[in-house]
Amino acid sequence: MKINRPLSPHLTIYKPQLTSTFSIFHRISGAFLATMVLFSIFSFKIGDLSLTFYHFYQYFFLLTFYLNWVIISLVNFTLLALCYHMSNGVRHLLWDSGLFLELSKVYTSGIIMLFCAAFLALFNIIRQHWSNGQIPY
Ligand code: HEM
Repeated sequence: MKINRPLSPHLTIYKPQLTSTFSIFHRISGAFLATMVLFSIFSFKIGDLSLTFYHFYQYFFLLTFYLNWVIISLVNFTLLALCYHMSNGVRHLLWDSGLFLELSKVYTSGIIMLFCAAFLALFNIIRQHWSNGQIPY
C-alpha cells in the first residue's frame, strides 16, 4: 500500500556528532569482541570434538599455513577493537563515577580517549613487528 505522506525524520537527518559516533562504535566494538571471544573458544575446543575427524585438522592446517595473513589480520583488527573499547570503556566508568560529565569535558575526554586507543594500537603493532613476524600473544 502506497501512502502519500511525509515520513518522520530519522537518524539520517542529523549531523553526526563525536559523542554519538563514539557511542555507536563502542557498541559495534563490544559486539565484535564478543563474537571473537566465542570464535576463539570454538577454535580451541574444536580439537576436542574432532579427535577422530582428520578433515578438521587438515582444514586448520591449511588455514594457518596458507592463510596466515587472514589470522594475523583478524588478530590485529580484534586488538584495534579492544584498544578502542577498553579506552572508551574507562571513559564510561569515569562517567559512572560522576566525573567529566560536562559537555566540554565529554568532548575533551573523547579526544584523549582516541589518542590512548591509537597509542595502544600502535604499541601492539610495533610489538608485533619486533617479534619477527610471529604473533607475540
Ligand atoms: C573481550 C572483551 C570485551 C567484550 C566482549 C565486551 C563487550 C561489551 C558489550 C557487548 C558491551 C555492550 C555495548 C552496548 O550495548 O552498547 C560492552 C559495554 C561496556 N564495556 Fe565492554 N567488552 C569487553 C571489554 C571491555 C573492557 C576491557 C572494558 C574496560 C574498561 C570494557 C568496558 C565496558 C563498559 C564500561 C561498557 C558499558 C558502556 C555503557 O555504559 O554503555 N569492556 N562491552
